[in-house]
Amino acid sequence: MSTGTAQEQNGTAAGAAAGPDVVCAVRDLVKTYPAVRGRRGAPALPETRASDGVCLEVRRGEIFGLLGPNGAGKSTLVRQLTGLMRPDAGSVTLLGHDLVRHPERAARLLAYLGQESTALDELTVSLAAETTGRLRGLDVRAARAARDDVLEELGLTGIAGRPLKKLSGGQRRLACFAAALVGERPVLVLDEPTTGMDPVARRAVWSAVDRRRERHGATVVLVTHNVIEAETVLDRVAVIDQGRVIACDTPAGLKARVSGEVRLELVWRESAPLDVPEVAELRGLAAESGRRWVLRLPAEDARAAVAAVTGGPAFAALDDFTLATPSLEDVYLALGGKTKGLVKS
Ligand SMILES: Nc1ncnc2c1ncn2[C@@H]1O[C@H](COP(=O)(O)OP(=O)(O)OP(=O)(O)O)[C@@H](O)[C@H]1O
Repeated sequence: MSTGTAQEQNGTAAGAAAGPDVVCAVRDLVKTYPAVRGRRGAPALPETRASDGVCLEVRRGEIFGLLGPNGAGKSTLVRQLTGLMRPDAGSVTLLGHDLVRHPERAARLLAYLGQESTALDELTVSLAAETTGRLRGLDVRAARAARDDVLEELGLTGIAGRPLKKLSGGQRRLACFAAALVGERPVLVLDEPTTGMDPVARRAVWSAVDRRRERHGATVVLVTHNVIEAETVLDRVAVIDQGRVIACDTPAGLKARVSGEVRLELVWRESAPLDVPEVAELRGLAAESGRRWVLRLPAEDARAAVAAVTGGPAFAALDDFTLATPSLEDVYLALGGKTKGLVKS
């Protein structure tokens, strides 16, 4: 399947000036981690180009996603977007500021929720939120007022006095998210914010994000490898694979690229009955994972395949089957995504 031109893939015209509604413009970003040597000089980790010519434009007020499997280069990219890591080459412009030359300006412009919370772990939920507000220039009264509002909004008041290190993974994540919201910033950069959260906490996160978009026109950059979350909350999404942006569009626009296809999943009781000719024929089209086969087929072929496996001798070997319209995972695979590992829950 065609992946379009390089400019289309990046969702921007390379080299063009950023438009007035562009909050963050990334041009030709490159970052290579050097090889790491193990014992006796043997290479433990090869050299890795984690950002490989990334171009992006994030517009005012949108939730812009970076979607890709583990190791695709999402965190490396956001660390450069937030001034925490210097790129080897390329530019990052945030609200008109050159963050490669002036990384120290990032703290005034954005709130960053990274994957680790170690810096806050010793503090109580309350103090983590208040301290973040103070570090962002609020006086004591304003920081405490903002802290109380955010903890109430996210349902954390009841555990405000507990240290982060004594909370569950999901509670800790929510507390770190709360702290990131104190002392409003126009841009929120959230690296997998809902990891480990139950559905109630997830909803609280997305409601809080929506409120800030409505009230202040906040812009959100969200890292995720969860395709369901991506389809539900994102306005636009850059699909990242091996340090490159392989597509950038709305979730619906991306899914339209594979709209002629249907996803057929077959789960066999023990193993596939390869002595049935129709099953043997399907095998060449299937991505196999244990007893589970996944096939992306034109709708007509999918119907024929279902008829073949449910109507004949293969049926006795079949444990379950599902037919579904394509998800962003199918888009990722159709675009040539190499690594498995996107999550669907
Ligand atoms: N400090 C480092 N030194 C060497 N290689 C690194 C380092 N950090 C990341 N990498 C490598 O760079 C690549 C991109 O990693 P990165 O953490 O940016 O991916 P990711 O998409 O954020 O993954 P995840 O979803 O697991 O967080 C991976 O191959 C990773 O092993």
